Amino acid sequence: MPMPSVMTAKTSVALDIAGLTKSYGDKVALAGVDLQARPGEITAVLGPNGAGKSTTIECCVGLKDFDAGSITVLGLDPVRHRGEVRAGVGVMLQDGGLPMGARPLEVLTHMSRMYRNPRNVDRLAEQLGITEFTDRTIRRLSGGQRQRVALAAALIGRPRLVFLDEPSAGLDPQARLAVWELIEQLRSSSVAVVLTTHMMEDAERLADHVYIIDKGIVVASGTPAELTRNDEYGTEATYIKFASRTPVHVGRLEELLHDKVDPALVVESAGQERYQVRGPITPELVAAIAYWCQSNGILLSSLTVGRRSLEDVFLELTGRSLR
Ligand SMILES: Nc1ncnc2c1ncn2[C@@H]1O[C@H](COP(=O)(O)OP(=O)(O)OP(=O)(O)O)[C@@H](O)[C@H]1O
Repeated sequence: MPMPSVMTAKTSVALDIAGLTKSYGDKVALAGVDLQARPGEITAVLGPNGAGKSTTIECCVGLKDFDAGSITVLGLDPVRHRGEVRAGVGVMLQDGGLPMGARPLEVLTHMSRMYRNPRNVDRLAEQLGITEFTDRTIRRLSGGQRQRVALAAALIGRPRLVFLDEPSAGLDPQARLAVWELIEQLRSSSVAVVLTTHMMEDAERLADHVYIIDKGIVVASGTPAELTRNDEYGTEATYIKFASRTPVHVGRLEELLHDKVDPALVVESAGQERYQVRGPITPELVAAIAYWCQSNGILLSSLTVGRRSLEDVFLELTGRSLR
């Protein structure tokens, strides 16, 4: 029987998950997840806490068994071809799994020896700012510093597919930028990057494909542009967000707006004096809201006009905020 080989660059799908289900006792964590990731693309998996993101990744890298469905990694079955798959896949999990008593460069050098064509340890350490704390053991590093070492460890073997579970969580802005630059470089060199994140703006700006998972199923997927497009209103501004010092009578404002635009929906963030008007936004509508507030003695503290963001879509779909 011919030896299986890790996919060639021409293979269009690096990761193919179909109908993945998994329960922990009575608790259904994954209820039929379908997800694909391609080389040269950043695939972001978004979802509220407990949605099933980490479980999905852990099943893909063989750390967890699953109940039903299929996973193909680099064209191979990750259970039957564990060795081949491991050589081509990099993983950074939330709890790191780094040896606490070792120093960062020792860990990376040790790991690099396991691969045929590893990255240069010093260069990678430099790129992620690890050289600033090489004298300390992993135990003595801050959360963000450990995070960077874990990312370097995931990338040291030049994987074709990387799984990064919240790679930018807990990082200061400078480190976050460095991490995203590195992730973009991976994309440029045809690596398939699968990452989870709670940073919606990062995902919207940098991901090629987004999956939103809630309660163990994919509730939406597409490019950020596809997900944030508002077919009903076109791509022009689709909302006005405003905040006021005193509460607004939503019903009365809606009555006023219905004369101007149809449909106009006024949404209130519970108890926060923050409102959102959805619909095709025109200069006349902005002026009408400001004028109505003035007439009712309501002082606006902010008013912005924009297109809906990935975070707005996320909220609409899951009814929850990521932060
Ligand atoms: N070992 C376990 N035993 C029992 N339940 C578990 C276990 N691991 C995860 N779960 C449950 O499975 C569900 C999915 O968890 P998972 O960690 O995959 O979510 P997540 O989307 O990664 O969340 P987060 O954003 O908080 O990291 C949650 O309800 C969680 O409580």
